[in-house]
Amino acid sequence: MLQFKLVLLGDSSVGKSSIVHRFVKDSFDELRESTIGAAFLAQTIKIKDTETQEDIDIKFEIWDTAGQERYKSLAPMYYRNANAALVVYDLTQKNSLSKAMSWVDELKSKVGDEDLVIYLVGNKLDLCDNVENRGGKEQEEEENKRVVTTQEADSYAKDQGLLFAEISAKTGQGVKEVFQTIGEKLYEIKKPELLAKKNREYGRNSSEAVDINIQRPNTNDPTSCCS
Ligand SMILES: Nc1nc2c(ncn2[C@@H]2O[C@H](COP(=O)(O)OP(=O)(O)OP(=O)(O)O)[C@@H](O)[C@H]2O)c(=O)[nH]1
Repeated sequence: MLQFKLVLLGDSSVGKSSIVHRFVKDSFDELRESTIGAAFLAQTIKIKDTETQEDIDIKFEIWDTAGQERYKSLAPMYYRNANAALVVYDLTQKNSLSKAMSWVDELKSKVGDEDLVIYLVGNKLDLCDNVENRGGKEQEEEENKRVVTTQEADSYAKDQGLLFAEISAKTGQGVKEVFQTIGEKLYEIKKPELLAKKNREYGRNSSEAVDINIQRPNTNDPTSCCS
């Protein structure tokens, strides 16, 4: 089992806790209370090694931080040593994207982007113009609350080298896929290190085996095969 530390960052009310609860408990609460400090949850998923088709268990240790400004100074405690960060904004709140961008800047300057997988996530897709969750066109025009375009966030993410997705914690659309992609990405990054470790262990074990063979020949021992 591989373990990875994951942190969620983003403005208050963008839906960080709702995303985590959808992922871990497959539930949604319209009246979720704002997080105080931070919350911790864990969840294990399976991914496949694309070469060997072997199932790999990945355990995520998830730190859901509080988005309210008064808790901002606590964030470094949670993103330090993180393997991945979900930087969340609300597709219906323009300011939340600027806030997400400033989290990305902070992560890049404090953690370094080669050590961290950063996923930019636009939440509340159910309130937007995605046809999958819509009935007729009239309803779509009436209820579309989107203020951040896909193109705007996507080109920012590409520019910054971030993964990017639009999801809904309410309907669950895209949520599992985000965590699955993070798991696959982290495994891909970790795999050379795991292989090197395996090889080192194999080398150690095989040299022990060689040592034993070298000591074994004993000309006085009639059971010795190799004298
Ligand atoms: N329509 C809709 N509402 C959502 C979605 N995700 C979250 N919400 C609602 O948005 C509000 C805030 O959600 P939270 O998950 O508490 O947001 P948060 O980012 O954890 O907020 P803080 O704890 O203050 O940082 C709640 O009323 C949720 O029910 C979504 O995908 N669609």
